Amino acid sequence: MNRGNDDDGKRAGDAPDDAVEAWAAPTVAADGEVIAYVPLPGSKSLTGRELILAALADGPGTLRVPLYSRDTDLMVEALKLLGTGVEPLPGKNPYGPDLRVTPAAELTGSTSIECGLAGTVMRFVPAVAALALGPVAFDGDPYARKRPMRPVLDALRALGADISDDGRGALPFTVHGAGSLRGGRVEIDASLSSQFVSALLLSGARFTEGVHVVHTGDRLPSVPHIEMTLEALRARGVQADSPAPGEWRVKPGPIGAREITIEPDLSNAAPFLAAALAVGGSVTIPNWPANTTQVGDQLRELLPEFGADVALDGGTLTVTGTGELRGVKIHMPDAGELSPTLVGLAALAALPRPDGTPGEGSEITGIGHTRHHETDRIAALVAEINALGGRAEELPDGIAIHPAELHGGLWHAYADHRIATTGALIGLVVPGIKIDDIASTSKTLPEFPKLWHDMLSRESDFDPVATGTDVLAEGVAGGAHIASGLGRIARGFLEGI
Ligand SMILES: O=C(O)C1=C[C@@H](OP(=O)(O)O)[C@@H](O)[C@H](O)C1
Ligand SMILES: C=C(OP(=O)(O)O)C(=O)O
Repeated sequence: MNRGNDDDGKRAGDAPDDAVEAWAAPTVAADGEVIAYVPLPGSKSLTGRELILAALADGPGTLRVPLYSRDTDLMVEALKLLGTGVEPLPGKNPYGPDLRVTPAAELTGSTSIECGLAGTVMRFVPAVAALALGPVAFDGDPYARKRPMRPVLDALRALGADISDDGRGALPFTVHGAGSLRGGRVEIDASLSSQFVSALLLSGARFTEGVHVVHTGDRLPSVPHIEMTLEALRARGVQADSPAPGEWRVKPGPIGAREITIEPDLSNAAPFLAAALAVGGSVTIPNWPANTTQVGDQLRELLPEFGADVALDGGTLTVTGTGELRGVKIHMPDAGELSPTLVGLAALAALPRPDGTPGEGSEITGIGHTRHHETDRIAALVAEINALGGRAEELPDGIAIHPAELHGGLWHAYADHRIATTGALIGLVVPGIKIDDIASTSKTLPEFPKLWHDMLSRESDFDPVATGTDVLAEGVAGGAHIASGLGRIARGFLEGI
């Protein structure tokens, strides 16, 4: 099996295992628990969309509490290279400044865009480049060249774009922007990624005829992310709808300039909330939106399957667990992004109980498309769990986990932030796990190692009253502002820090 990210089967950027400076995952002792308050930075998916819409808008706009991460930095850089102004605003956000985005009078090409490993950059920006004048070359990390692009490139061609590539239907390619794009009706097979559809919709209002996208495949993953795209467009006054399942329309017209506050990243909440289940105790996340299109909101239904108690009270989400996990049978095509964390919980549910009785098996299915994420997530998770002594099995569209004991060892991240955080989650319970590339979490949450340690730290410097007052004084509703007081109330006996 190919467990790596490079052509030769080695992991991207990998060195021999013994030469890697690995991150020792902290472990909580069997009689310990976690009690923590974890304010999280903004959503990757919302920040990426709002940057694009702000760049295509009819005037300057503002993004409050945007995410700062590798993916969103690459998005900012891409849009700047096309002529967009993106400037930091003064303020006191803990994770980085608000942004003022000034659309280009005319988008300009004759540039090269670096996509890293970001699906949102490689799928969403080519349509923007088609509206620019001049060639725009796209490339990315070695593994990014394996992520599917053909459906979106062919759809853009059908809508009038001139795109040259080497015939593989992947990075690298060049969009020869003509300053405008005809648009109209287009058929696309988006069974490998919802991002193909979002890519066409996000820029669609700026196509001369708008866009009418018809999905032709037999399945469609990550549907809530398409709903997020439609909502973001409608919030800017664009007429965007879904006239039938698998069909979406965006009318041509102006994209309104707005001041948008980015919600915290609810998918990045997953490993933190899961920690309460893994070791017992409770984890609280502030600024949980009452209404959201983020798929991470499904954690409120998914975590109770493993035995969690979940309470959403006045915008604060608390997950409480006992440390004893149930096995699950979950089919989750909408929320593949959450599946690595849930597979990690399933591996913990499969551990023998303290009284020596076997743990419970699990099946997580509907996630075949995650083979096309930052790595083949099904292959990677199965390989890493089995390397620790587990009994995980690849299914055509998911993973089965059978009862087994786990031992410590080196956990490979495959340059995938969510595989890295899954290793950290398992490491809370299984001593001696090291993650080879914890820096891969910078893709969407550069603060992960610090927030993880803070979650487990004994002291508390969180003063909710003072922090809340700061937020109100700044007049900011929601977002990660409240993170100025990192809550760290942990009981129990921490090992490995
Ligand atoms: O549009 C987006 O922001 C995303 C869509 C989903 O992609 P897929 O449809 O490829 O799963 C999701 O998994 C990814 O993390 C972000
Ligand atoms: C699939 C993911 O990322 P991308 O946007 O690169 O597809 C993810 O963050 O889980």
